[in-house]
Amino acid sequence: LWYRRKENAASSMPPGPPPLPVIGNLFDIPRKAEALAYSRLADKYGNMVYMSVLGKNIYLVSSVHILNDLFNKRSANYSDRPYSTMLHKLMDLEWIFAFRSYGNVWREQRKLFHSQFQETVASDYMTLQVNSARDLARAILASPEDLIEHLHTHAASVLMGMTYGLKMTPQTSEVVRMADEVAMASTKVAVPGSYLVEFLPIMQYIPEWLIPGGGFRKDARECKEKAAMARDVPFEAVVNDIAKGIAKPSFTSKALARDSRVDQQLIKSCAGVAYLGMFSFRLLPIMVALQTFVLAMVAHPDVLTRAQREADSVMCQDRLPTFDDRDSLPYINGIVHEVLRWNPPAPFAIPHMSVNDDEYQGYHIPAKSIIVGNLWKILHDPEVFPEPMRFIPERFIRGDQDHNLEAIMESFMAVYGLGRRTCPGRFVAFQQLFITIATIISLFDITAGVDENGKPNKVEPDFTFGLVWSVQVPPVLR
Ligand code: HEM
Repeated sequence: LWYRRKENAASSMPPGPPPLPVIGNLFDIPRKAEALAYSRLADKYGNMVYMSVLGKNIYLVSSVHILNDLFNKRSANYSDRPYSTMLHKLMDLEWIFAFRSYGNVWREQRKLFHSQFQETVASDYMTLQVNSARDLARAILASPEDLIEHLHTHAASVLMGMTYGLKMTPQTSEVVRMADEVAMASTKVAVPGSYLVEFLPIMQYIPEWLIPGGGFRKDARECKEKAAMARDVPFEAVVNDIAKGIAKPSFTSKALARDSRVDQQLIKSCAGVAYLGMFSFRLLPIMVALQTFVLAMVAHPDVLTRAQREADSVMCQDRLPTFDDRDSLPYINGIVHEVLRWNPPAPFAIPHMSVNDDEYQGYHIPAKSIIVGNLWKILHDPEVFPEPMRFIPERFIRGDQDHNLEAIMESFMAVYGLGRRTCPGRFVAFQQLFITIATIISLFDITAGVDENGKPNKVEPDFTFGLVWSVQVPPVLR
């Protein structure tokens, strides 16, 4: 009987690559060029691919409709996060609610976060975002060769300003450095097989001094210390500034002033999420998007020329863009959407976990299955986005009747994830990208430069996903 039950359960699993004994599909989980590898899996096995890695069930979903059915329509069952001994226990990062399991504590944190970043209050951050975009332009003008560095500082400083009202100083730069390191450490955890303790939790009780070099226990301790510092130092600075009466308006100062009943630990960890949680996507998504924008402009000079013409017709080369210009700059708006679609900053979102056993379209989904949204594939579906590897901002501009903008936007919104876990920072993020991209377009020409013989460099877009995300491009901004 037992044998037959197992056989039945196995036959109702979605298709997927054949597993090896014990380790299952461990070697089918890509470690580099994940977007292409996961796309190939979807091409071969369909929009719901099943893999089993060391006893964990993994479902790779490459359809916005299936994600919608699971994460929205069955959200009570699919809004949990997978548990990781390394991340939750040893690194002690459960206070970052992006990683927290679904339940009342998550709900409370998310509510507070949402209250300060929802659409109706996102405009509170506009002045800061405009000023930061102009600071970035000045920095690029001074040393265009340090572009990547400037983009990183820009992305970090806007978050630091929104969350704490603090400027970049040697002390806050140190916090950013710590956060970068926490990002690298937590990214390593996300790669299955990096840490044996994930599969043998008993190993968590091995003391650090017993492991040569400290091993996973040392990695976990260092990450825990850095994350606590990155969370506590800026928060204490705001509390001190409030006491002195010099605190700038920010998520933290507003939350502390608004409701004295909300406990400080909750505000501190929510602020830490706004800032540090962003690093859970390997690198700041805003920075990834801005790098992608530069690459897109270098690879598609015609798009930049058209965007500059639009900018000149509105600002008349007389002033810099503001948020009041948004409706008059549809093509630049299209560029921002296309940047996020062409190279989504979080191509596989953050995995969800099912709570109870479920059946979907005849397939069995056991409790505690990990559901990975293949956002890259969804955003490169040729049915919705013809010629998906081409950068075409017009996709997002209302055009003729054949152009189904509603369907396009439905798929596009997957870039922020779906359901109860959907990105709560999406309004401020889009705002920031709009003003920064519009400012750069109205001020700079962006080219690939010339080689030693004076010939224009050729640019082949190359997206690299791995421990460090990068766009291989040698841009010149003038
Ligand atoms: C364009 C930039 C951004 C993109 C593309 C993006 C995308 C995403 C995605 C795909 C998820 C996972 C959703 C899921 O689990 O289904 C997510 C979660 C999250 N994002 Fe963003 N994000 C961006 C910027 C931001 C910013 C600027 C903030 C903070 C101000 C933020 C805060 C969060 C938080 C806190 C979560 C976890 C939500 C939860 O678990 O309940 N994001 N984001």
